[in-house]
Amino acid sequence: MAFVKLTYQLEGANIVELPTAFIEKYQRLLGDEAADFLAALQAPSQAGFRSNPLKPTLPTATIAQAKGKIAAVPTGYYGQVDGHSLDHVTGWVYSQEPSAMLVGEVVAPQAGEKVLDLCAAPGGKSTHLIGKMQDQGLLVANEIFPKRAKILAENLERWGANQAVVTSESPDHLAPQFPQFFDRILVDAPCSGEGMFRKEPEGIQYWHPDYPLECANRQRKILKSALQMLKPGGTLVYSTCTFAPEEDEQVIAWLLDTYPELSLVEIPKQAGMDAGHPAWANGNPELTKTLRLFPHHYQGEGHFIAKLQLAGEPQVSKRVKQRKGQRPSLTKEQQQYWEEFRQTVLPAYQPERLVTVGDHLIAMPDLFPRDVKVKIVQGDVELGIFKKKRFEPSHALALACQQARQVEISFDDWHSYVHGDVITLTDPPTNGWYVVTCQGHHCGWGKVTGSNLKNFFPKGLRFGL
Ligand SMILES: C[S@@+](CC[C@H](N)C(=O)[O-])C[C@H]1O[C@@H](n2cnc3c(N)ncnc32)[C@H](O)[C@@H]1O
Repeated sequence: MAFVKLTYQLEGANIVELPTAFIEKYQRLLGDEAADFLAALQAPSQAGFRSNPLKPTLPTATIAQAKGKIAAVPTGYYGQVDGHSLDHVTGWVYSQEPSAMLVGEVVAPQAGEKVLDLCAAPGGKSTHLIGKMQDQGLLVANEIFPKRAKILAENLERWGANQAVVTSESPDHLAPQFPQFFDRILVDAPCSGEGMFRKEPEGIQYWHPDYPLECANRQRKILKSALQMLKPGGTLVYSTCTFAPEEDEQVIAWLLDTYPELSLVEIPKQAGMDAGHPAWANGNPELTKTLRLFPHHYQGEGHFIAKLQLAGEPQVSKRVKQRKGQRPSLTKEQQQYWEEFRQTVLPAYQPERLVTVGDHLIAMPDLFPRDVKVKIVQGDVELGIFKKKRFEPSHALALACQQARQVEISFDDWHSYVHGDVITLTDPPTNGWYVVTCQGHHCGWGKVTGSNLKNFFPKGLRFGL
């Protein structure tokens, strides 16, 4: 089968070619289907977004622009998100390519469980998981690289998650801290990213015939660590955004051979979804329980997903109650400033556990163990900072609280608000802190002084339209 060169234009007008070895490999693996597969890799990429079930209603403005509903994902839509829209800036939507959304559906976490997203940045799957958990229980979202962990924390902050803790550790450092701890673990592994070629053609430049095997070695190491943290009876979901069998079926075949206590759970297939190919690994027929998404069959970029269960009785997560008489680690003064603020501005808000890191007040989910030594990335769990004789709330708190004292501004005033301007109120309430809302979206904090609404939208997030 002969092909004309498959080329992609990079930013700056550079052209990159799909390597001949890549084309020949998939001609060999896919036979007659290869032409359709390679043609799909030349078609435009598929954009999608998910709505945030933690918000009070649907993001109707973004949904109005959608190109359709994604059948297998209750919160999923085809279409682009405007990064400067009210829905996006306030965390009512998350932009995610459609096949990546299947991963959260396969993990299927339940409210109250302990869940680990081990390779979590920038947070597409983490935001999906905490939404499915209805923000109850514990999600540990871990990312090895600190800079990417910060982006992950910002995305979970925008999502309004209360029960997610962002950590930045390598899997082998994390493992001894959480022995047999989690009900569910997701390993959305770093991979050769062949499924991202048409969306991000820059990745093509890193591909060489041995690259998938190099990635597979790293994936096996990560999985070994992940398994140390899984409870008996717990489930592990492994996913990649690559088509390479070395990183997909072959990694799962290795897992099943190495850990006889693991078994595959069938992933139901809907129209356009393929089963994994046993012949691309060791012939184990169980591999058909895994899921493959190819861009010539399913409207998305491509993914591989496997779900495994560890033998043993499933254990119910225990809620760790604060011991009687145990005090949160706040000084009497800090406790007073926080309580004054909470009772005046958001009396319905009751975080599970309060701790301080320096002057910062952090809300910790009860289920997060007290004695672990891991790097926690502030963001989604930060309530605010103690300043001289007062408490100043964080942006994360405005997005995470459901009910608060609020001041509603117009859409035009929202444009001024995200620009950092002081807003003049025509009918100002009494002086003090308010969550600024626009069309019911929590946008951030404002402090009313007379008829002025002082702007506390974070400087780093400000933009002009
Ligand atoms: C496929 S991406 C994760 C995407 C993310 N789950 C999402 O949905 O937004 C894989 C992540 O693994 C991280 N990573 C790279 N090397 C790693 C390693 N050795 N151990 C753990 N994670 C690693 C990368 O930085 C990257 O953020």
